[in-house]
Amino acid sequence: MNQSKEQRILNFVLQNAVRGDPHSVLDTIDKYCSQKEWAMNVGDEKGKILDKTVQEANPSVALELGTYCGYSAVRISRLLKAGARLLTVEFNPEFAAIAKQMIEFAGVQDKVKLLEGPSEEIIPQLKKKYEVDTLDFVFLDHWKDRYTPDTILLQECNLLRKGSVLLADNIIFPGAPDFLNYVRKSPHFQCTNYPSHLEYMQVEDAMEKAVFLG
Ligand SMILES: CNc1ncnc2c1ncn2[C@@H]1O[C@H](/C=C/CNC(=O)c2cc(-c3ccc(F)cc3)cc(O)c2O)[C@@H](O)[C@H]1O
Ligand SMILES: [Mg+2]
Repeated sequence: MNQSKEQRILNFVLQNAVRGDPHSVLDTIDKYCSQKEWAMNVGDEKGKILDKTVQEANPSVALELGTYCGYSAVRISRLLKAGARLLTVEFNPEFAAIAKQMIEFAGVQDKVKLLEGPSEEIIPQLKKKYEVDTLDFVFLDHWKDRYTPDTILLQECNLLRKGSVLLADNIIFPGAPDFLNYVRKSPHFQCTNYPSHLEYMQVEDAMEKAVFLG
């Protein structure tokens, strides 16, 4: 049975990156995906916007929807202060297994908890099962048509507090038009757009930050 692209990305990291060095893991994934096989990691250009937003928010508890290979889980968790944690949600078992190995190789496993399952099932469990009070930061990078329902679900589950920061990938490409509409029209969010480019391509893309106003 031949390997998946995601397995090839992980193998390239295991063979070429420095164990315990998150930066080298990110660089190695970016090198592979820009030179060998494109993959839907947030990438370095949008990754720098993610970095700044995380540093500004300085979250104690962060949530990521759509782990995929773990690139942004490594990217986010490398910036977290001592004692802070990232919960990352992934429902594809093959991707979850790849991401788990990627996170461990990068040495950030103590800061990251990978929750395997669909976001719509996991979000309602965050308070009781995962001892979350409220979320300081949420990175949305899963199916684009799920950004809005999951944002509504986060509010319904009382997981957002005044100042909680949502950051959404792919606002232009593939696009998340209903999410953009929803947060920009809502009186409960203060929105900021960050123009950028699609990972590893010269195609326009953007990220949207939506700060919950309570
Ligand atoms: C719905 N609830 C869910 N709960 C848990 N995990 C979920 C999930 N939905 C999706 N996932 C997982 O998130 C990941 C999905 C991400 C979807 N992302 C995209 O489609 C995407 C797609 C592109 C893209 C861009 C250009 C192009 F030509 C083709 C694709 C670029 C991106 O940056 C993207 O993020 C997978 O690992 C999937 O298994
Ligand atoms: Mg994306």
